[in-house]
Amino acid sequence: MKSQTRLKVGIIGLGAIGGHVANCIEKGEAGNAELVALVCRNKEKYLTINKDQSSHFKSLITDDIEALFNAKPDIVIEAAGQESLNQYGITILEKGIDLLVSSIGLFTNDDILDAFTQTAEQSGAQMLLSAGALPALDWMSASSLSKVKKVFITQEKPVISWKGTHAEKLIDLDAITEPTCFFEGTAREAANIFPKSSNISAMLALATVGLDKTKVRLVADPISLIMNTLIEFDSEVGQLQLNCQGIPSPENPSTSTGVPLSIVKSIRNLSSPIHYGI
Ligand SMILES: NC(=O)C1=CN([C@@H]2O[C@H](COP(=O)(O)OP(=O)(O)OC[C@H]3O[C@@H](n4cnc5c(N)ncnc54)[C@H](OP(=O)(O)O)[C@@H]3O)[C@@H](O)[C@H]2O)C=CC1
Ligand SMILES: O=C([O-])CC(=O)C(=O)O
Repeated sequence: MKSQTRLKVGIIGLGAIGGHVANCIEKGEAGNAELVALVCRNKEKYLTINKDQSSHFKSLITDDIEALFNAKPDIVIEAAGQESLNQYGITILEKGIDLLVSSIGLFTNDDILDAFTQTAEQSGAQMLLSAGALPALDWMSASSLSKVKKVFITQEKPVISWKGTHAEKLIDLDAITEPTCFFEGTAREAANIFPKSSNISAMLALATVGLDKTKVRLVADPISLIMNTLIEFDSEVGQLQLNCQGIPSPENPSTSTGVPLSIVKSIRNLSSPIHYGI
């Protein structure tokens, strides 16, 4: 679409990511964009959470996906998890609506990725896979056009971030006294086994050497409250080692606070005459 037109945005999922993005758009912090529908599962719950928002904002909250389609968004932001992405994604694309995806881990299933891609090709809609909490993706994806020798990501999160995940079956999270690695494998495995916690490993893989060649370590830290993301990338055109120290979201300790801001940046770019660092 033309950047000068006001971008109509629908959001599915109003938790740590979707709620924050909605708030930024409503406050005019996301460029030339407006909210047209906010889809949740339990309308009363989200009307209560958003009781101090404007009556216009509250009027957009719905538990009916048809209300989102009736509002004719230019783009839908998925911020509700792999299951709802699987449930609604194809329909959104079939309708020619662009889809900005948070739950990248769904695409560890090649058949699902193919089906989404084919649908987008046929309708002309775009699938926009969010960088989310993943730093330096622009440089690494460009460098992957050369020969890549190594892509390795370590996600170290506080113990609380791993509660309620498969990590509980692998280690006793309450018993560890030092940072402990409980998973080593490929990005395909990590983002599949940890659907709410390792989407960035799938994002890194899909943008570089693929889901089976990208190596992942997951670590629980009983002391630090920081989300440490360590990346080692080695290619023909250069090397990168980085350590990004993110802050966990107060609403959801398994998500970094930077994730909604990454989406706000995307919405700004999509509705602006100038993109910084495309
Ligand atoms: N790419 C990245 O860097 C990251 C991606 N993610 C992905 O984003 C997703 C959302 O993260 P986050 O916001 O932190 O999670 P939250 O749990 O804070 O929020 C998820 C929201 O989605 C809602 N929801 C779930 N299913 C549906 C549905 N079928 N229809 C409408 N709403 C639904 C939940 O509602 P309810 O209150 O009813 O449960 C909740 O409000 C994660 O599941 C993960 O897949 C997360 C972190 C980083
Ligand atoms: O927010 C983060 O730090 C990363 C995350 O949860 C994910 O990749 O799913």
